[in-house]
Amino acid sequence: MKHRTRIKICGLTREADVDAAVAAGADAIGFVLYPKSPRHVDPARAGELARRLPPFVTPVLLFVNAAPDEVAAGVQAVPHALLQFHGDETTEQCLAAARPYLRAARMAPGFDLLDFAARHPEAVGLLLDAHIEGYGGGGKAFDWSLIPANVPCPVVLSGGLNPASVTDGVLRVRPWAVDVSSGVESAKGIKDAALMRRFCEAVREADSRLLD
Ligand SMILES: O=C(O)c1ccccc1NCC(=O)[C@H](O)[C@H](O)COP(=O)(O)O
Repeated sequence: MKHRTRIKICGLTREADVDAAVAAGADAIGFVLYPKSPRHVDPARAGELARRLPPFVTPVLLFVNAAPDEVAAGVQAVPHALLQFHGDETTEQCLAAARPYLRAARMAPGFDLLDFAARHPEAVGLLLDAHIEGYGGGGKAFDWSLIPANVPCPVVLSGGLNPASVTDGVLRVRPWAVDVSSGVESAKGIKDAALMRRFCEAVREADSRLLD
């Protein structure tokens, strides 16, 4: 059975970038509701941008150690969103919004991903990112050999991917999905349409090679 690797593009702030990401073939669009991020949008702005998405392209709301009322405000603005918890949230905190969610894991030598997965059994997927100061969106890759073979839920490969590296990432890790922010930007929060198109083409190139 052929696998179509899903593509999430994260950290969008502008209408034109949302439209270009959809045109490029993104399956999911991430909005960063973390006030310290240079890509931050507030819930109302995330709602405006998410309303541009056609059916079957999923809005994702990203939080870092947000208070319950902040998560609730995001969910109210984008009710059909998938949530992404990218900080130090416990399972109980992730479950409080009663919405499906991705849990980000900060990959580094010595990090026990299987133990982390066992502590987050309700996550619909684990997003594997590099461990960086500031939690995410740093454009830094991690050592993919740290990923165990038997992760018990869908893996979203993230961290420093770009059009030149993502084919290799898909072929080596075989994730359910890939996630990119910095690698398709001209500046933080400003996406480049040509880079998004090349990124999606590079994922499809990997998928076609997996058929061989
Ligand atoms: O984008 C941010 O500024 C950000 C801040 C804090 C936590 C997460 C953040 N972004 C997450 C992402 O955009 C991605 O899920 C992931 O970190 C990959 O980013 P990149 O390495 O830039 O491709």
